[in-house]
Amino acid sequence: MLGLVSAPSGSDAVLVFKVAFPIGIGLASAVFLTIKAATRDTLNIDKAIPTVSYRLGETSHDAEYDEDPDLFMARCQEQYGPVFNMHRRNRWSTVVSDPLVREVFMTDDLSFGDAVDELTGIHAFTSSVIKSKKGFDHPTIHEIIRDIVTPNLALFTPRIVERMQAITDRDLGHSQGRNLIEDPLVIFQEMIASAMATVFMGHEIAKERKVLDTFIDCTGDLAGLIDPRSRSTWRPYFNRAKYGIANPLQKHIRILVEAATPVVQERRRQEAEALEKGVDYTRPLDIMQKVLDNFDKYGIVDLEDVCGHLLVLVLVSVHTTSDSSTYLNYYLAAFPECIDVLYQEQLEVLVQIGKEREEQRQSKLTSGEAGSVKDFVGTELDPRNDRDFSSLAVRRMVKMDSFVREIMRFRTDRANTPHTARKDVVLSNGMTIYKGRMIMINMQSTHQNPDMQGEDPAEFRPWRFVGKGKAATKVGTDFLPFGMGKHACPGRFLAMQEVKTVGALMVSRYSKIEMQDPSQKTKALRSLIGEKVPTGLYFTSREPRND
Ligand code: HEM
Repeated sequence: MLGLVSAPSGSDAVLVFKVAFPIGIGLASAVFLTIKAATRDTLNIDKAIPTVSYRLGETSHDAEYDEDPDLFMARCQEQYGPVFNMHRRNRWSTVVSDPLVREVFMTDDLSFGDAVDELTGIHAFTSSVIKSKKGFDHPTIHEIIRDIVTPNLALFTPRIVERMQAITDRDLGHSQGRNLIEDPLVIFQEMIASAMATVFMGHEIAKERKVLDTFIDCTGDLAGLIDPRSRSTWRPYFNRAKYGIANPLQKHIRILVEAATPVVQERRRQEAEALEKGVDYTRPLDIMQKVLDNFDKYGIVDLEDVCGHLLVLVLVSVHTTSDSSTYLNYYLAAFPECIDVLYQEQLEVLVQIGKEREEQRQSKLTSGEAGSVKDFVGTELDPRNDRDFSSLAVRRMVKMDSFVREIMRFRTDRANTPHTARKDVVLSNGMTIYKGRMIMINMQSTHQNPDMQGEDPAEFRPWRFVGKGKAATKVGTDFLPFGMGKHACPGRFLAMQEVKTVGALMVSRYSKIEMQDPSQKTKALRSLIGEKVPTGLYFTSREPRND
């Protein structure tokens, strides 16, 4: 035994080889990766694509871009045309502007998922939780959202609202005077994670603190992984090693499986019992149940795999939606006159819906379908729900919708939504994007384009889209925060429903929202997704309560 452990495996030369070989491989890999990183941006470029000149003494476009992204992008487009090469955040990319933007989204061989993976290593992160190693952009994830989440939004809304209200009251408060929240993102993250958890896994599992913590911790990890300010060339390699080898997300999967197992067993027991008795089994309404019911369709192998898919849904949904919900509050603080307008709209919508529901009740009473008002309790027409933020109510808040769409139009990074070429792609202007090249979309060319956006595109105009038939979920070349085409974000309906509900809740609870440090206003309004919130917020309640 001892001999086996300590047996010399050969001469010194062999020993040296055993130690040196892995180091050699490591060094060779490092050299290879360094060369790859250094050359990736300069090879594979169509010489017909112009390269933007640097300002005197500068070695990248970072400073010029950061000073005034609109000015920089406008200068580039004017000087070089709609396609040009730019060097930002330690990497070269080809920027594509209007009118060629549409082609990028409509070409299968230009991939958003591949580009995000190249920048961050995100596929190792998501595939570390899914047994079949699907990335966040795998068709199955898209289908689950399209086929299960979106069609059931109206049914999910009451529980989303309940979670949001509970966390608002607990964490933002409704006391006399101004309540300072130094890091509102933490609260909105909890609010969104909690709402998403109940939609994805059902109330029973979602109310477990460790489940919620898992959702929040993973979201925090994801935020670190895709941090828009990171300039490190090594970030994707580091993340691939971390999530592909060390696999830190496995502990979160175990928590979800542990929480889900007894619930799923109990559901199975109830289903079997109902079958035995010949009565209908009312299936719980959550994504976990629907995925379990369709496991063959989605190629899912066991409960661990179901939890993996749900965790990926959490990852793609919580970070983005919490960020938008948080920044909505900074816009309410920056444009305080909007709060009352949005509150008035909300009151009118709720009064109108209350009237319509009363008419429906009266009609049922007159026809004899209902005997008395008491018969409506617990039904669709329960009078206690007349003033709820139902999905119908939120849909009718058209000013809130315009406000949210305008925030997304105004705030977006001007060079954004990367796509990597999987093959050589020839654009309609004859320029070639060679395989492996990364494209950035010139959002300035569409989001700040007066032909597409109307008057004053550089200004924030909260009611810009009222009556224009342009809902916050309507994608197109004039509105790209969710991408467009076949891969347009399938979660945008849920995301916008939640962000508008947060908005409705805020204007109903608070008469005033103010920035702790007003000098940070411009920075707050132009912060990128995932960027640290630059200052806190004061919330002043409409009706202070002491509970
Ligand atoms: C404000 C919130 C959100 C923003 C700004 C956002 C933005 C985006 C963008 C820009 C894309 C790429 C689109 C393209 O390639 O053309 C995308 C894709 C995706 N999003 Fe979202 N998203 C948000 C919320 C959500 C939510 C709530 C979910 C899930 C419920 C979700 C799930 C996905 C998935 C699965 C994809 C990949 C789609 C595919 O490649 O087929 N997103 N999102």
